[in-house]
Order: sequence, then structure tokens, then C-alpha cells
Amino acid sequence: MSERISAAVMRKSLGVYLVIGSINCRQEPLQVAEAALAGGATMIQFREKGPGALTGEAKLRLAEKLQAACRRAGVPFIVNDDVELALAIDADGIHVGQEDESAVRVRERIGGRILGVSAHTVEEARLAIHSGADYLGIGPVYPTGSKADAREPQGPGFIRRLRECGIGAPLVAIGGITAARAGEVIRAGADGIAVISAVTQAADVRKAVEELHAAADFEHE
Ligand SMILES: Cc1ncc(COP(=O)(O)OP(=O)(O)O)c(N)n1
Ligand SMILES: Cc1ncsc1CCOP(=O)(O)O
Ligand SMILES: [Mg+2]
Repeated sequence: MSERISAAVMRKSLGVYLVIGSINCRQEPLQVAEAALAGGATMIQFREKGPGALTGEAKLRLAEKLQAACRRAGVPFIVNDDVELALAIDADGIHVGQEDESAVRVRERIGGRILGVSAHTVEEARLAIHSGADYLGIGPVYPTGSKADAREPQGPGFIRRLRECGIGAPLVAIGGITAARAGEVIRAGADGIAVISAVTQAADVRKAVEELHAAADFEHE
């Protein structure tokens, strides 16, 4: 079983983290992923859920295509929610939320693979880290149209609060993040930005990722 990712490498991988599923895309998901990788996406999560989402063989086939693109680019490929799928294709990691299989159980099942856990309170963040999370997904920070059951947006102030409360773990902000908002979430203490629509709905996907990088301004952190 491989070793756990270091916090330093994890932080770098969170930079511009694309979350993608077939129902979010205006073009073929593989084309979107490849353009995003060309623009510098640092990690990709396969999140195939919602009305009309692929299931079974079709879901597996798309996962394998996206994973192959990530491998070519040397970028980690993460599966959302579906631990069986992540194990079946030997994904680099899995992301689970508070309503999914428990982080403790997922950590037991995935060995040293990357484990991302969503947290909405300081307590959830502490418990996630204690349970073996490699990074925290914090959001929605801003209103989002990409998640039907999203909670109330918490604003970048919540990221600042997590840091003030001593949460030092790698942390990615998600929900309504655009190039105009990327800088403020990084300044609030996030290590990276996770996006769906800012990239999957862009007319020029590669340029959209490049603009997110420029706006986040990681070099100055
Ligand atoms: C990076 C990242 N952060 C948070 C989430 C949300 O996970 P969850 O709360 O389990 O909701 P779903 O995405 O499963 O609908 C995420 N997927 N990625
Ligand atoms: C999966 C998820 N979790 C919290 S908000 C969100 C959706 C983010 O999508 P967008 O970047 O389009 O707001
Ligand atoms: Mg989930």
C-alpha cells in the first residue's frame, strides 16, 4: 500500500482543482479535462451525479478516460463519493462529504490514497483530520448552481476562521469560485480553489484555468 501524500505536495495539488462530471460539461468531458490540464489544472475530481448522470459501465468508461488523461499529465485523479469505483480503477484518491461513507471507514479501505473530506464547521474539520483526511473541502463559499443540495454559502470569512482556530491542514475552497473571487479565498487561507462551472461552462476552458491560476496568484503565498 502506498504511503500517504505529504501536506506540502497536497497543498500544491489543490491549486486549481477541477471537479467534473458529464452533466456539467458543454463539450465532451474528456475534451474539457484535457484542455483544463493544458491550462494547468493541478488535480481532477470525477463527480458523476445529478439528474441524467452516467451509471454502471458508462460511468466506469468515462472515469477510465479521465484518469488516463490525468496520468498523461501527471496530475492526481480523485473519485467523488464512489469508493468502489475508486478502488476498481486504482484512482489516486476519493472525496467524501458528511453524508457519505465515514472518513474513518474510507481511510481503512483506501490505504495511502488521497482522502478529501468536506467540512462545514470547525468541529467537522478537526474530526476529518483526526479521521485521516489529507485535505479539507470547504464550501460552498459563495452561491453555487452546480450542487442541488448545497448548504448556505459561508463566505471566505469561514476559511479565515478555520485557520484562526488552528486548522493547518491542506484546504481547498469550493462553491461559486470565479477568477474574480479566487484571490480573496487564497488570501483568506485556502491552499487552492475547486471549481466546476468556472471551467466546465467556459467557452475557452484552457484560458479559464490559466485565468484562475493568475487570479489565485499562488507565487505570492
Ligand atoms: C473539493 C470538494 N469539496 C467539497 C465537495 C462536496 O462534497 P459533498 O459534500 O460530499 O457533496 P457532493 O460533491 O458529493 O455532492 C466536493 N465534491 N469536492
Ligand atoms: C460540489 C460542491 N460542493 C460544494 S459547492 C459545490 C459545487 C461547486 O460548483 P461551482 O464551482 O460551479 O460553484
Ligand atoms: Mg459526497
